[in-house]
Amino acid sequence: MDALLVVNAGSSSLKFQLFGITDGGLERQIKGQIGGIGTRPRLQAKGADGAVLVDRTYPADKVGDLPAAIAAARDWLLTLEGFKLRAIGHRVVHGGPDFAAPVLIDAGVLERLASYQDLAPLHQPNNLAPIRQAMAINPDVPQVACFDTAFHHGHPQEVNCYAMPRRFYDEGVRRYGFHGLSYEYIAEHLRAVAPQVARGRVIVAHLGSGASMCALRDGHSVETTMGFTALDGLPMGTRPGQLDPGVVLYLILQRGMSARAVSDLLYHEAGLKGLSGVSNDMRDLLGSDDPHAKLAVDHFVYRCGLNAGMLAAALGGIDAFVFTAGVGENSAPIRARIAESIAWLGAELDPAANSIGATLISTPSSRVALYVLPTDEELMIARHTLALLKTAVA
Ligand SMILES: Nc1ncnc2c1ncn2[C@@H]1O[C@H](COP(=O)(O)OP(=O)(O)O)[C@@H](O)[C@H]1O
Ligand SMILES: CC(=O)OP(=O)(O)O
Ligand SMILES: [Mg+2]
Repeated sequence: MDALLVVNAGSSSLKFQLFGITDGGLERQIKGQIGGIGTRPRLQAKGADGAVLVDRTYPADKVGDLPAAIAAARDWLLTLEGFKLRAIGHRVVHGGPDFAAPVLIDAGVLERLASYQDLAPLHQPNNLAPIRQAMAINPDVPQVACFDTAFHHGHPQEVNCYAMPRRFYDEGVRRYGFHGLSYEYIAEHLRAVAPQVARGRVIVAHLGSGASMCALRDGHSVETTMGFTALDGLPMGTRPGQLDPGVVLYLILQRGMSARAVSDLLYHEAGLKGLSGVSNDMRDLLGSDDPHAKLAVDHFVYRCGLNAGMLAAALGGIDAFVFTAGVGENSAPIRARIAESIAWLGAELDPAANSIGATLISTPSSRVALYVLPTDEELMIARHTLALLKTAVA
């Protein structure tokens, strides 16, 4: 069977899907991930019928980082038979100022994407490594890069500029925003689930190991919480979210830290992990009775509410709020607390629907509809990849 492989390297997970390419389009054959990288690594994959194909746990130090996960996933994928690989679609987190849409990868594109590596050190190297590997092993298989930033492209300058001398904007220092493949999928999916709502003002909360929110009007991004890099906005597993740049100056000028040490601190040691001193994984924090774990969860929820208010201001009010990604899809207690923090906007949670993770979790009288919608960045990437290949051939 002709097949399309999709690779999505996040900050705590490596996700992959294999699609059959048929006359009718895409047919999912395998959906898998290695989650809990560095904490509780687990490789899981299911076939089209939902049958478990592999479920393997590893010691935390065996799959301690993304490169180790990429190697483990590749070893397993190479055992599959019956697929003729026709293309590979990749999530690439940073597309910089130039890439506003998916692109067929060649050596020149790869070089430009590598130049954004310092703007997304937690992701970009892990997004590009499998591209290089596949180029070396299967040079004839076309590869497509799909960007987290592309969905937010086209924000007016007053929205995506910083109040800095304009020369910095011109060289690319802008608020790009991320998680765009997830928001694009949710915007499309919401059109199918609730077409009327999808035409309105919607906040989507992508709460995973990386976390951000996006304000959608009629399915288009008008504002988002991340900026130049994926450090800004909400607190995350190991990233602080919004931070006074004065803190960075303090660390460098008064504490004598090197730029590299500050970067490591902000990408790897801050966020829920740094604040709690317990874990970057929300499951561990919710299960812990350490007061610092509670502080980290309280801070996360508080900042989610605050940022929701900011996006509601950008939209002039909201009609719906969508929870997605690892925490948003799976944690009823966190959803309940965030819903509470936006009660002033007219959100009223249905606790029973929330506890079972129903699609609609607000009461019939709620002025703001609350949804839980599982995201599917890989499907979005597969659709873009196939569309691009068709136009390339035509
Ligand atoms: N049942 C759960 N309760 C709370 N958090 C959860 C649950 N299941 C998963 N998570 C959180 O989801 C995160 C992973 O989300 P995901 O969107 O896959 O992240 P990423 O793509 O950034 O690696 C984990 O770090 C974990 O904290
Ligand atoms: C951009 C980003 O933070 O991605 P992830 O949530 O997959 O780590
Ligand atoms: Mg992710």
